Amino acid sequence: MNKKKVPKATLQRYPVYLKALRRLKKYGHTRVMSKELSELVNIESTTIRRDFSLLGNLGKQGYGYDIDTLIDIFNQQLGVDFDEKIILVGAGNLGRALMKYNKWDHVVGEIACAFDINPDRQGVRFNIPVYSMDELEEKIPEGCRIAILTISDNVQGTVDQLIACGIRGIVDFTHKHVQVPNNVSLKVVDVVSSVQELVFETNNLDNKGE
Ligand SMILES: NC(=O)c1ccc[n+]([C@@H]2O[C@H](COP(=O)([O-])OP(=O)(O)OC[C@H]3O[C@@H](n4cnc5c(N)ncnc54)[C@H](O)[C@@H]3O)[C@@H](O)[C@H]2O)c1
Repeated sequence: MNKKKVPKATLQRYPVYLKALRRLKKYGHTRVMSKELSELVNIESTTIRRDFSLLGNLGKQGYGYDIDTLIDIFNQQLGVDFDEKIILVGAGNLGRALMKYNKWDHVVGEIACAFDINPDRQGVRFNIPVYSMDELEEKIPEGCRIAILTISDNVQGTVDQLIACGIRGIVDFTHKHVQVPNNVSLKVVDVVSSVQELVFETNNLDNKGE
């Protein structure tokens, strides 16, 4: 299906619909009425029906909407792949907190498996298999592009290893400076710098109030 021209306000509701639909699918639902969806997303059912009617004749009286069909359409409309198979490297304190959270499946994908050098950290944690780093090449999911890095040692060596296994995007929590080639993206997440920035910003706000 081609992308349709839809109003901006409608477009902004698509991710909200998609998230709810994916959740419904996950819990075994195959169809949904606009009224049920309305309760889930807190949007009027008349608005939902109008939004959906822009995408074609999708609903059936008394049956509602087919969830798989809607998910396909919204995925196409948004042009995003919500099924990323993400890997996590370093199943320590931070890594395990992220594995426990793992709610990305309604939005971008999910942590499919993790890796750690420490045998004590391997096994299944929060329903996610944690493998040894020696198994990286063998266990990395097919087509996996994104890795979350929560390790404490040999960061550059591990990044190089991940890239050699096809990783193209890294969310880096380690506080180390690492080099990546041009065809790999690195997003650094650093709570400490964020706090520092906030301290600076709040100081400025305080000064403005004087
Ligand atoms: N970005 C932030 O805001 C932020 C906040 C806290 C911690 N950190 C950083 O996150 C990292 C993890 O912190 P933590 O508290 O979870 O540490 P942790 O020691 O609890 O966990 C690190 C885990 O990584 C494993 N590991 C170490 N080197 C590895 C490698 N080369 N390959 C595979 N596994 C490896 C260890 O066995 C361990 O299980 C550290 O680098 C820490 O400095 C960042």
